[in-house]
Amino acid sequence: MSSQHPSGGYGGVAGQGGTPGALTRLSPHALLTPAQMGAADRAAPAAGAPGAQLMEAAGAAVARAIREHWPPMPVCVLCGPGNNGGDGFVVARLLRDAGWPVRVALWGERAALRGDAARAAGAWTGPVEPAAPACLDGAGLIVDALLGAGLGRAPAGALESLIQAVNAAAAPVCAIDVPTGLDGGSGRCPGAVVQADLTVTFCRRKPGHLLLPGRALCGALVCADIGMPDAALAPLVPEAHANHPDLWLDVFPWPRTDGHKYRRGHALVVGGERMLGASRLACQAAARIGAGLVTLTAPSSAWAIQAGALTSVMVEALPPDGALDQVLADPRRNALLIGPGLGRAPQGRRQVLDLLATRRPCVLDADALSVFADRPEALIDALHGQCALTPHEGEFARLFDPGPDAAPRAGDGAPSRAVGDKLQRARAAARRCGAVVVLKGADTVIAAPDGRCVINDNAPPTLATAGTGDVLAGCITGLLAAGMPVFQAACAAVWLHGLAAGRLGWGLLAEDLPGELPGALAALADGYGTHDGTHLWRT
Ligand SMILES: NC(=O)C1=CN([C@@H]2O[C@H](COP(=O)(O)OP(=O)(O)OC[C@H]3O[C@@H](n4cnc5c(N)ncnc54)[C@H](O)[C@@H]3O)[C@@H](O)[C@H]2O)[C@@H](O)CC1
Ligand SMILES: [K+]
Repeated sequence: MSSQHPSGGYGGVAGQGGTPGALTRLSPHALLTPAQMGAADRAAPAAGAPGAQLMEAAGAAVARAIREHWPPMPVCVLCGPGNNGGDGFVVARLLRDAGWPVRVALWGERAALRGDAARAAGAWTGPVEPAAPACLDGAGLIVDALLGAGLGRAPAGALESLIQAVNAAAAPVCAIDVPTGLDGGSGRCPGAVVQADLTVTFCRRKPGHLLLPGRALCGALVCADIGMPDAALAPLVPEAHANHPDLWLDVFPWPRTDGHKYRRGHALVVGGERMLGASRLACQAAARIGAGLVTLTAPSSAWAIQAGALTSVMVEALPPDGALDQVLADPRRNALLIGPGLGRAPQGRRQVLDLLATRRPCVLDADALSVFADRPEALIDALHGQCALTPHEGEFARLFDPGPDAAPRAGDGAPSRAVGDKLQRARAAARRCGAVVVLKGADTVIAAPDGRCVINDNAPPTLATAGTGDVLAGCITGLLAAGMPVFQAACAAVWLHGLAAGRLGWGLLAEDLPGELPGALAALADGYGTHDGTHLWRT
C-alpha cells in the first residue's frame, strides 16, 4: 500500500495488498472450469465419494429444486449420452417416486451409456423413448440433461433440432449443470443452445454461469452441495471468484470512531471542459463511499458552473495550459481520478501522464483511456500497480485490441491482441499493463496483474444508462482514498454500485446512485457476507 494512504486506520486488517484469505480454493465463491470439475469428479472416489453417490446427490438436488419451483405436472426428461444424462435418469426416478408424471427420452443409444450413467439408467424402470421433438408434446416442464460440462463442439444435426424444439416449446426448462450448448468455462455457445428458466449446478459455479450470454441462458441459478470431498477440490486453483463481500470485507475502510477527514483520505478528480456532470457524479460518489475530502479541478471556463453545482466538494481552477503541478503538490491528495467528462482535448494525455507520474493510487476511466487510442503503449508503459482502468468493451478494444493491422511490437513479449473469453481478455490485459483492469458490462470482470480475477453478477440492467460509469469510477477512487488496496477497492466498488442500483429499482438515473450508497453501505455493515456488522466500527 502506498505510504500516502492514511495508514494504520483499519485495525485488525489482514493481508492488505496481498491475496485476501477469502480467495481460497475452497471458498464457496470460487469458480471452477468444467475441466476442473471433471478432475474433482475423478478424484472424488479416492477421497470417499464414489461417482454413483455424487450422481444420486446431484439428481436429488435437481429434483428438490424443481419441486420448489413448480407444482407437480407432466415432465419430459431429455437425457444425453454422458453423466449429465445420468443425472437426468436420477431426476426422472425421484420425480416419478414423488408422484409426478414423467416421460424419459434418450439422445443416443442406451447400450452406449457407461459407468454411473448406465447404472442410473438401469435404476429407471419406466420406458425410454428415442429423443425427438415429438417427445415434448404435452410436457408441462422439460428437464435438459442432454449435455453438461462435457460440451465438446457445437451441437449439430438431430441434437441441434432437439434444442430448437425445446426452445420453441411453451413449457419451462430446468437445465442440469448448464443449459445444453453452453460452454461452462467461457459463458459462450458455439452453436444452438437451450434457454433455461432454472439451472441447477453442483459443488461450485463455473465462469460460464456468470459471464454473458451464459448467465442469461441459465435463468435462475442454484448451486447445490452434493457432498464433494474437500480433498478432491483442494488441489484446484480456482479460475476466478464470484464477487462477494467475503472477498474484500476484511480490508474495507470503515470509518474509525477516532478518525478525522484527512485520515479518510482526499480524492482528487480532474475534470474537463464539457460533460461537466460526469466529473460531478464521480466526486459525489467518491465522497459518499468514504473519502474524507474530495477536490475537483476545472478549467477556468468551467469553474463557476462546477463550484455553483457542488457543495461539500471543493473546486479548484486550473491554469490555461491545464498543468496539474499545483493541485498535485499536496501529497495528502492520495487518490486520483481522471476520465469522466475529460473530453479529447490535447492536454488530456499530458494530464493522465502527470497523474501517473505521482505513483499515487489512480483510476483512469473513459476519455483518459480513449485519448491513447492511437498509441496505447504510451499509456501502458506509464501505468503502475496502484492503478485501476475502468474500460467498457469499446474502450478496452481501443487499448488492447488494436486490430488486425496493428504491427507487432518488437520485444513486447505479449500478444498484441487480447484474445479469448472476457475472463481471459481482462486477465491478459491486466498482466500486460501491470494495473487492475475493470472490464465493465453486465458481467463486469475485475482482473489484477497477478492473475486474480473476479466476476460481478449483482448489477441490474437498469445500470445501462448514462453516467453510471462515472459513478463507478468515483466509487473506486473514494475507496482508494480511504486506504483500500486497489484490487479489493475495485471489487467492492463494483459490488456496492450494483447493490445501490438494485435498491433503487426501475427508472434510476446516475445521479440517484451516490445518494443510495449510504443505504448500500448500511446493508453491507448489517451483515452481508459472513460478518454481522457489529464489530466493524473499530477504535
Ligand atoms: N461435477 C460434478 O461434481 C458432478 C457431475 N455430474 C454430471 O456429470 C456431467 C459431466 O459428465 P460428462 O463428462 O459425461 O459430460 P456430458 O454429460 O456433457 O456428456 C459428454 C458426452 O457428450 C458428447 N458430446 C459433447 N459435445 C457434444 C456435441 N456437441 N454433440 C454431440 N455429442 C457431444 C461427448 O462426446 C461425450 O460423450 C456434469 O455436467 C454433471 O451433470 C454429476 O453426475 C455428479 C457430480
Ligand atoms: K444440460
